[in-house]
Amino acid sequence: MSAAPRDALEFPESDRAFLEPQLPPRDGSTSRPDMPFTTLTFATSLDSSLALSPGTRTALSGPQSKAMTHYLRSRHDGILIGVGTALADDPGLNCRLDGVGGYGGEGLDCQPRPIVIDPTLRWDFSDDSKLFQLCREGRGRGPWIVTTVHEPPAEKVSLLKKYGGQFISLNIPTSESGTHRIDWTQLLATLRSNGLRSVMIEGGGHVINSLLEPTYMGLIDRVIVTIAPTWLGQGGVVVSPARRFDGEGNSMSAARLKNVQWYPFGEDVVLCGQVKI
Ligand SMILES: NC(=O)C1=CN([C@@H]2O[C@H](COP(=O)(O)OP(=O)(O)OC[C@H]3O[C@@H](n4cnc5c(N)ncnc54)[C@H](O)[C@@H]3O)[C@@H](O)[C@H]2O)C=CC1
Ligand SMILES: Nc1nc(O)c(N)c(N[C@@H]2O[C@H](COP(=O)(O)O)[C@@H](O)[C@H]2O)n1
Repeated sequence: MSAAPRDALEFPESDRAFLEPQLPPRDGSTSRPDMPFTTLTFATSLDSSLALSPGTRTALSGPQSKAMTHYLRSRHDGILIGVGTALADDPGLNCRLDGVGGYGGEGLDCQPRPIVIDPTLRWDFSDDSKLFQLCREGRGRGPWIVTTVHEPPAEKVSLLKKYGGQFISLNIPTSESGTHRIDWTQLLATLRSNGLRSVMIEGGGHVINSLLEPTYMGLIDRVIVTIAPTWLGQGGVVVSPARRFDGEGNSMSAARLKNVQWYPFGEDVVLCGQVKI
């Protein structure tokens, strides 16, 4: 067992009980055997912003809700982000909770697998990227990168392989505007067939807004949102899915939660619920 580093986070037992009904079952079971338990989770400002601007890393969670997010990381097999987030944040995407692998625990116990959606391979990762530093220190797993590119550059393939990561090539159709649109059903089924029983999807804005489209929102088992008591102001990266319309063409809300629970955490509040279909 390794010693916990000084930046290890604590999430007290007393705070864990309320979250249990929101989390993937400990036995790995899912309501759909071919799909992972899927949690959509992020931190937002009062004006629904994830960050000050697309290229900026913005701290919203306070210490208690940050520790809660790391507890969520310890309870999921995978943690998924879009390439915009990888480029903006150079994230660690590991779990820094006291007692998990690399933070006082054995091996990589309870460390989630990072997954980056990068259709055209924009993320020019290297040995210096935070994620790989953590792999070298035995504090995180190598990432899986989901792409449309069928033959990624050999040096990137071997760098990923060195850290136990891989490219996953999917056929993602290109729209007329030249952008790619993931079929979330196909992607989540692929992650399940690669052994992941649960996945938490953290962002950023494009990822969240596309997952909240009517076609895909039924794939989300739980939504867990940290709301920080701040307005980031105009120009931020906003969670605001496309509007829906009823049969007569009238506007409806884009999505709504049911079975809602609210928990105060320090100065933040954490909202848990299920998407109402
Ligand atoms: N507060 C929070 O909890 C979080 C904040 N962020 C912030 O969000 C910002 C990044 O957000 P965005 O710019 O919206 O980038 P993003 O992380 O959503 O990535 C966008 C890119 O990912 C790919 N992508 C995303 N959804 C796709 C889909 N459905 N089909 C195909 N490809 C898809 C595309 O290449 C797209 O350009 C950063 O500033 C980051 O710090 C990110 C995660 C969580
Ligand atoms: N829960 C939460 N609160 C915030 O205030 C945030 N900015 C984020 N961002 C997400 O966490 C990733 C950073 O992870 P590491 O600390 O580097 O491990 C970032 O990339 C976003 O996905 N989340």
